[in-house]
Amino acid sequence: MIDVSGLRKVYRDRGREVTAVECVDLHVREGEIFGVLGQSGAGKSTLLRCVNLLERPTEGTVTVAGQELTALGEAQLRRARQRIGMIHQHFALLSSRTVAGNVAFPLEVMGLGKAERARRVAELLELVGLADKARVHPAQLSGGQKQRVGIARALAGNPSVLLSDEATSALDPGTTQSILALLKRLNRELGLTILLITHEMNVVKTICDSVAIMRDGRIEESGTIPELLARPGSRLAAELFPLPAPEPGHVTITFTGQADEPVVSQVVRKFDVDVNILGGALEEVAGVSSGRLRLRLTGQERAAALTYLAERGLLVEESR
Ligand SMILES: Nc1ncnc2c1ncn2[C@@H]1O[C@H](COP(=O)(O)OP(=O)(O)OP(=O)(O)O)[C@@H](O)[C@H]1O
Repeated sequence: MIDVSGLRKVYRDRGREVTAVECVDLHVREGEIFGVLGQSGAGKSTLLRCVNLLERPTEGTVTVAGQELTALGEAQLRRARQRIGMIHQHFALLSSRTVAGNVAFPLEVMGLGKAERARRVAELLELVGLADKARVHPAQLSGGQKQRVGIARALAGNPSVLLSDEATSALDPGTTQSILALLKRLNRELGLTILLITHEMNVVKTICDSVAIMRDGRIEESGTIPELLARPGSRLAAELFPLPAPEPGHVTITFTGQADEPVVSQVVRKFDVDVNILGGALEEVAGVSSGRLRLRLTGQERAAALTYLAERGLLVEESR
């Protein structure tokens, strides 16, 4: 649904060059929620703004819903952007307009008549749970309600893709969860593909199907969450389940979905080994119980026990 290939963006700032994004390839499948995770300055906003060409890439191509945006002129691009919604960290609402007026704004730009606009605005406000706030101004709303208006406005043009620029970063934890639940519902009910950027692991583990980790303008690793958790040395796994630095001989096992199996007691019963649990973490990630355990495993049948764990589908990593 979104294909970014060989993306590079260099800003020229008072004679100085800043490379914000380099060598980025991204493939977001139709109907998935894809998160780009990274610290401040990693290049996430630049990447997102290159996807709808609010920033023109220095190099590379961007294709959304089969249309290569980087090949379009300004007029065609304006039309293509109507099919790509965007929501922002600080909501970007017009303070002089009511909630209904904010949602109607893109519909006016598209040239919809008054009656059709009113019908569509009512439908959109219903969708985001704000039907009773149509006539109030943004200043009278909570942060979560403001973001709901932003979401309704972003959906006005019936987009197939929604871009989210740190949409929950200005919200408290409870409101964050309710906005994430709304995004997940829209993803499921409307088949909306969502590309979001965030610095919060909580956002990734609550709603993302896939993730790319970005650092210094580059993507360090990307894939579906189960794929990344099953990959040796995964940074996502280490950040989701932080464990103390391992010592030589320590074993780290990562599981995705096998949390119900009593693997440690099985290993002790089946093999001549002793197991010390040195640390561990368990979380619901993308709807699946996942986690990591750090173990010290000693005894005659250590190697066979490790093979057994790997055969049960666990990722087994030994520190040297
Ligand atoms: N318009 C601009 N002109 C010059 N440099 C810029 C511009 N926009 C971003 N940069 C630089 O590009 C790099 C990446 O910035 P970007 O905002 O994309 O990162 P980010 O991961 O979104 O961080 P944040 O969450 O803090 O916005 C930074 O070094 C930043 O200073």
